[in-house]
Amino acid sequence: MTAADKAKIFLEALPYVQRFRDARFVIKYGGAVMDDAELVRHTLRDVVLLEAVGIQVVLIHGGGPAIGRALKEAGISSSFVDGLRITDAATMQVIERVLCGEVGPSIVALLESLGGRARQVLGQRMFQVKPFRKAAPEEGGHSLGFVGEPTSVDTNPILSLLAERVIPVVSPLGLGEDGQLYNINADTAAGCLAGVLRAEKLVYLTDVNGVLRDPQDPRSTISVLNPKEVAVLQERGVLRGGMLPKVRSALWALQAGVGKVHLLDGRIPHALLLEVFTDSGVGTELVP
Ligand SMILES: Nc1ncnc2c1ncn2[C@@H]1O[C@H](COP(=O)(O)OP(=O)(O)O)[C@@H](O)[C@H]1O
Ligand SMILES: CC(=O)N[C@@H](CCC(=O)OP(=O)(O)O)C(=O)O
Repeated sequence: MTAADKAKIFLEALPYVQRFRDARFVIKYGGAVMDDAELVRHTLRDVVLLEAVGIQVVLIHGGGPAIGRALKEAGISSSFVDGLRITDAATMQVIERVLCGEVGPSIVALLESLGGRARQVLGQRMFQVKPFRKAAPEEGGHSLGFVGEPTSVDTNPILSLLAERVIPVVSPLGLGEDGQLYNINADTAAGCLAGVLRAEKLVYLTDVNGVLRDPQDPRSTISVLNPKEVAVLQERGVLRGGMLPKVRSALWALQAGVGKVHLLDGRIPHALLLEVFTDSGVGTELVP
């Protein structure tokens, strides 16, 4: 590549850099794409770059697979309802240790080693929650234990970090009215946070290339999806497991005024940069 080619690439990014200077992006970093160390470095370097060109990046992490491994080591069995982990007291202890004590701090350390400035924000300092119920108890709906649904968000810890040009790295836990710690699905927390922060973009980085029309066929990505089409897919049972909280929280965020919501394949190196700085439509865009 010649020097002129390199300069051309920089210049092609100029309109996007101009458009997104000072814009707020919430990036949900899924546990499903955190196990490959090289890939994690690529992704976090992209995050550092986004911040360096003036985008206000808020990172919110998951960690489902790491939690699963820790629970297994502790001899605790675990199950999910519609993508949400049923959480008893012992499970909650492990989740707090893994998300707040391991995953969050390791992301912060890596961002800093890559030249970024980052700080962990414990979700329990921001998210007030109520216990999540699948349906009303009189309709036979059951409690998922200590799974929380945000009722209010204190964005001050995030806003003050953004003002200091520090990347907030949010661990998705919440506090109940009773002072109890709750497990919030990271997608749910991301959608809620993006909505409350009125983010310009909400990006979910996960281990599939967006929403698939046929979950068995990795080439069946749906490029653009609106709430009506989501309802049809849900009725057909096409959206399962971890995709359910993603799509639900994405729709909620759009309703709350988030500009654009994208579901990207975090296994593709630099998927984030491609989405932000080029016209190449990767993954799925959810539209109002
Ligand atoms: N229609 C669908 N399209 C894409 N993925 C789907 C679909 N239905 C279910 N999934 C599942 O959702 C998973 C992503 O969610 P999850 O495992 O919770 O990842 P993350 O850790 O990124 O939140 C995919 O790996 C896939 O197995
Ligand atoms: C209630 C609930 O499901 N909480 C999630 C929190 C972590 C998470 O969401 O991690 P991913 O984004 O990697 O799936 C859990 O316990 O696994």
